[in-house]
Amino acid sequence: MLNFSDKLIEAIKKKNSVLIAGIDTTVENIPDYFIRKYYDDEKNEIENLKYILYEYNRRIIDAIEENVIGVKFQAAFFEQYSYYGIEVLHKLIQYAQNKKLIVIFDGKRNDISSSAKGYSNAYIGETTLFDKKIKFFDCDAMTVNPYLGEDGIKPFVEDCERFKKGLFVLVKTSNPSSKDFQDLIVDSKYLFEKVAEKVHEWGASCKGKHGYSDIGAVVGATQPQAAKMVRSILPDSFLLIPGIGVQGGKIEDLKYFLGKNKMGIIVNSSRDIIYAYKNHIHSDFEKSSFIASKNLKESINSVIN
Ligand SMILES: O=c1ccn([C@@H]2O[C@H](COP(=O)(O)O)[C@@H](O)[C@H]2O)c(=O)[nH]1
Repeated sequence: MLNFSDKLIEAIKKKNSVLIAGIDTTVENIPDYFIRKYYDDEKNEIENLKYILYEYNRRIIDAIEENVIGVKFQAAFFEQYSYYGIEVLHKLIQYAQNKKLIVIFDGKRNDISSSAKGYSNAYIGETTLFDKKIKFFDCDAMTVNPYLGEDGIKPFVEDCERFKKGLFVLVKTSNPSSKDFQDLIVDSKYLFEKVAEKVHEWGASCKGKHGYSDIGAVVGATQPQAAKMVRSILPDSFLLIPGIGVQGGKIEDLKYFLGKNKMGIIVNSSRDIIYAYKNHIHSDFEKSSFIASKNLKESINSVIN
């Protein structure tokens, strides 16, 4: 079985893309014509939610699959619909896996080690159920929050080693308030640099054949200066980069995020892809998302290749 970092590198080479589509759909942003077509008055709201949320995202995945290496599912957008949303998430994860797309669960999880282990079991590891071990979500990678420190991260790292999975630790996030804590000075360094140093340490034991670690970092596209600093600490970790487009991150700045051999980045775009129809690219939402993802892939490639 391939390490996560090798799986990423092979997918990037095969598709000539570093693009990840963020599946962050809310029902109120699904085009009216789609809702009108599929809303069934004979069924209740929950049944309609489950069908429409699944079907819209499934079609987006079909439309964009040739332009992206994977999909990132943001937990919040499914959890807001309670367990009905989680059921849709589970089905969509399986759908993306069947298409051989890389699946990232973006839940930014963490807790004390016993609870962190539960999260890890669910999304990248396995859960013991009576005399069986079950891989419930079996994603390729997940995002974690480092705030609880090393013992809260270790259960995830151990599962990455055991199951060849990947982790993206929040290092410097894309939002304006990321400076509130991440830019605090600790021992003459930014706190985010200290976190990056830890990511380097945690990732040393899980490297793939290309020399990249399976333990990566989230660095927002809005943070090119921080990216340069993170890169000097983490030359051979993958960076998951959200924040291009709507949040103001610039594609031209992605060159500052590149690692060894001009590799080591994956770039997420959510709203610009899933709601591309709003930009009137095409009257059909699937074609709009296809065109938006193709354009994004090509613009990113023109900067990083
Ligand atoms: O620093 C971070 C970490 C995670 N995110 C997530 O990425 C997407 C971005 O969505 P866009 O619509 O492309 O802005 C979203 O799921 C965030 O929760 C982030 O933006 N920044």
